[in-house]
Amino acid sequence: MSQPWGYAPNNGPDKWATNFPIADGPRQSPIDIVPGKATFDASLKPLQLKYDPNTSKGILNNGHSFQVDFADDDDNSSLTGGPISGTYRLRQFHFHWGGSDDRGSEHTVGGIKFACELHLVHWNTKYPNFADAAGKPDGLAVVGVFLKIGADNPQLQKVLDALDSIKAKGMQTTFQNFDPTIMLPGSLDYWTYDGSLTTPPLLESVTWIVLREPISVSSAQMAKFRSLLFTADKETPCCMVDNYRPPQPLKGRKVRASFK
Ligand SMILES: COc1ccc([C@H]2OC(=S)NC2=O)c(OC)c1
Ligand SMILES: [Zn+2]
Repeated sequence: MSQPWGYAPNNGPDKWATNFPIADGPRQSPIDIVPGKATFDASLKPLQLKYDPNTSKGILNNGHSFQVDFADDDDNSSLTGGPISGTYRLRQFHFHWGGSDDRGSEHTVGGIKFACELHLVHWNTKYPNFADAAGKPDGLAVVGVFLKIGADNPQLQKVLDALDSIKAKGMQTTFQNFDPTIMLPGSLDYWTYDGSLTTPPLLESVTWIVLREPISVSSAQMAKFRSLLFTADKETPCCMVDNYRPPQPLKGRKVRASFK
């Protein structure tokens, strides 16, 4: 059986192309966003994010990150507007972070790394379900939000408090009545480009929507993220840190900005 992928020297991002050759494809993510090279596009619409807290279901340690899953059998939690056409339903959100506060985001801005990056994953309702959409060039839309070290962020606390219940890979618990809107910054200005999932299978199906304004997170709160384990119970514990892919070649892609 092929070695499972991860973030260690023997199975990390530099090794993924062996089992997933698309890793060297034309629209891989993340990227370094260079603000001065992004083009303002007046045709880009404002993002419309409508999230119903009743759709949040549970929180899971999946061995690569942790994710909060949402009921996606109707449009109650969905994304419209922005660079997309139609309606994309919220499937889940998760984070990527570093082993110290100086790294952890997947996207970078002018080479600057943030401590953490939130991904809100949505799928195009022109397709029957997430799995089908994930294989289509316009199948997914991911909203990326940077977390910058600063003041403690009370809006993250419900998520962080749940992490004690999902310390090891495969652990999950209910996570209800949560509205991801509370984690968003005041401005929904964004950059957008065509890209991919940032973990295997690295499918090139993502319209990326990366918010310019970061939200805050304290060093103490980041320590809570780092208390999770990549490993399952009874395995030799390995702290869940540095679960981010570094920026990939732009390969001629254009990055557009919704703001001047
Ligand atoms: C809902 O299913 C997902 C969600 C996200 C990913 C990865 O792609 C991005 S973006 N972040 C990741 O961790 C994924 O990869 C298979 C599957
Ligand atoms: Zn992600």
